[in-house]
Amino acid sequence: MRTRVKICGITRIEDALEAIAAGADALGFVFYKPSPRYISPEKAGEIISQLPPFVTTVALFVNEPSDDIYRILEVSHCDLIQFHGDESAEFCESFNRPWIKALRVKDASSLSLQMLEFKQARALLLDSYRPGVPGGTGETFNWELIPEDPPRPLILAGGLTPENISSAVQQLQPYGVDVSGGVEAQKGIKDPVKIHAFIRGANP
Ligand SMILES: O=C(O)c1ccccc1N[C@@H]1O[C@H](COP(=O)(O)O)[C@@H](O)[C@H]1O
Repeated sequence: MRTRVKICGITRIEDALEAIAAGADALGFVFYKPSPRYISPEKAGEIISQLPPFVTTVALFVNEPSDDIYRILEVSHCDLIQFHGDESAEFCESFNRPWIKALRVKDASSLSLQMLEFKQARALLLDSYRPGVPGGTGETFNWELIPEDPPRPLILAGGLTPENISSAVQQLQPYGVDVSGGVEAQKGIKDPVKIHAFIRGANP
């Protein structure tokens, strides 16, 4: 099966259109103000209104209050939610929208427990753990900690680049992959050459 690709941290229409032209399945918008890739819901909505159909748009939140999540979804019109903080399964399920949950991988036993907690997620996104940083670290984690039989489809993230993506998908065969820093020219600005190389590498 083809590996689905999400390009995260979109802040400009030209980057969104380049990712789609290269074959991206999903685009991520970071609604977490401390991130250098933060985008306002209004600007995300403006970008999303110009996109062709059949591309999934993903709203990324980190411990955002529910009232703000409702408002941001209404303004931006994102299709799917990515919870990237310490949200509970009950909280994630309460928005009546499809959602994925990011799990930051520390060790095998805590990962297995977390996986069982989020059974209603459409997919589980595995990211690197760095204390005090919720995501977008640009660091890989120990892929040997990933269990062979996960309860939900897996999206691999954390430090993926055009250089390591082929070996990652060949080794792990995830449902999907997610990248932010690995396809940037600078924080929040994507590099078209890296985007194309990454997407080619995801389905060698
Ligand atoms: O991109 C960010 O700035 C970000 C901030 C807070 C939480 C998550 C964030 N990004 C997500 O982190 C992973 C890995 O990113 P990278 O490829 O290592 O840069 C990915 O899922 C991003 O969507």
